[in-house]
Amino acid sequence: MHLLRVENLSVSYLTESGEVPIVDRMSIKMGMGEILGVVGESGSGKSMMALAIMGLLSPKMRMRADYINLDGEDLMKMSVEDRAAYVASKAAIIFQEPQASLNPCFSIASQLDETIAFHGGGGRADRKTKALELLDDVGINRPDLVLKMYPHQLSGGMNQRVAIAMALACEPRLLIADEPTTALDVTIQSQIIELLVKLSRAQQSGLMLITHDFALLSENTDRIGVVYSGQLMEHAATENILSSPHHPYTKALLDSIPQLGDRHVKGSRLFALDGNIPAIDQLPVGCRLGPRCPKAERQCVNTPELRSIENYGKVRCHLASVSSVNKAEADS
Ligand SMILES: Nc1ncnc2c1ncn2[C@@H]1O[C@H](COP(=O)(O)OP(=O)(O)OP(=O)(O)O)[C@@H](O)[C@H]1O
Repeated sequence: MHLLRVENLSVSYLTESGEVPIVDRMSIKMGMGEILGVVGESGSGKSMMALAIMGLLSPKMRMRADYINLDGEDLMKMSVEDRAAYVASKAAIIFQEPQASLNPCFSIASQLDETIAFHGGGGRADRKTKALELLDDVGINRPDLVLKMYPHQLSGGMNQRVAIAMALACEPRLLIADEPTTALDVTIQSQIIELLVKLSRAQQSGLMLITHDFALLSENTDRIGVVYSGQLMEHAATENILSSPHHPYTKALLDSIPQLGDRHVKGSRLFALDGNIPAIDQLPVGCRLGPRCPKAERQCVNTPELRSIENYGKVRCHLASVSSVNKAEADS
């Protein structure tokens, strides 16, 4: 059974002259306890996709989806109130800036206590024990001291650990971590990722790790979704993506990373795609990567659909192993 199945999720924002699409018919699946990496350049729609799943889009945004099935229930069939309560009981999100989850006016103790109480954490003494346990779980050495502190008294890394503890207080089946380490010191980044992966594996909860840093995903994820300009370009098991990426965009991302061993010949230049991600209101005709794609051919002026490739995954590219391609719907 899947923990999360999202089919054709689109997000747009409303302007006086109409709707501007930001996320285009994205479909993803996560198994129970699976770690899914979502990678793509800044502005590709990763955060909007996550916020839409969580029901946290601003009122200026509109979302549509055939379904968003979270732990067996379709969120699209629920009222706004029922959906909010259900999502709060099943999923949690942490953001790039831990301050987004923490209130500077309240101590860590009172914020953790409120979250634990909201999720039925028992009497005051039990809640305090739970808060201490949670801080211990996220690797905080003196939880008793940290409980008495305020966010401004803690480092960025410590605040992110506290934000993770707050998310865990909800006992989520699904944790979405949206660029959880971008704002942190390089030395702390890997500690936080290791912590998230360790907790996810230990609790058999799903983890969606959103990042623009492919290197972070290579060792920590089961599957990877590659997003470009609001569309899912490729979605496959991590080992498949690392060993034989099918989409030119994925290949370009991998070829730009020195750490990914054999792919990079020592002394040679790292690859970088020319140009930038297109403005969402100036999309090219056909494949959205087209003008930047080193492999583009005449047929790429036609819009590619996401298609399944046998023993691999899904790819949105006319040029990907055409002989073994089936329509994506057949793989549902
Ligand atoms: N409040 C908003 N109003 C209008 N457009 C927005 C808003 N927030 C984001 N966008 C646009 O939506 C698109 C997707 O943004 P999103 O934040 O989801 O990208 P991202 O891939 O998560 O990028 P990053 O890695 O920088 O967080 C971008 O074109 C962005 O300019």
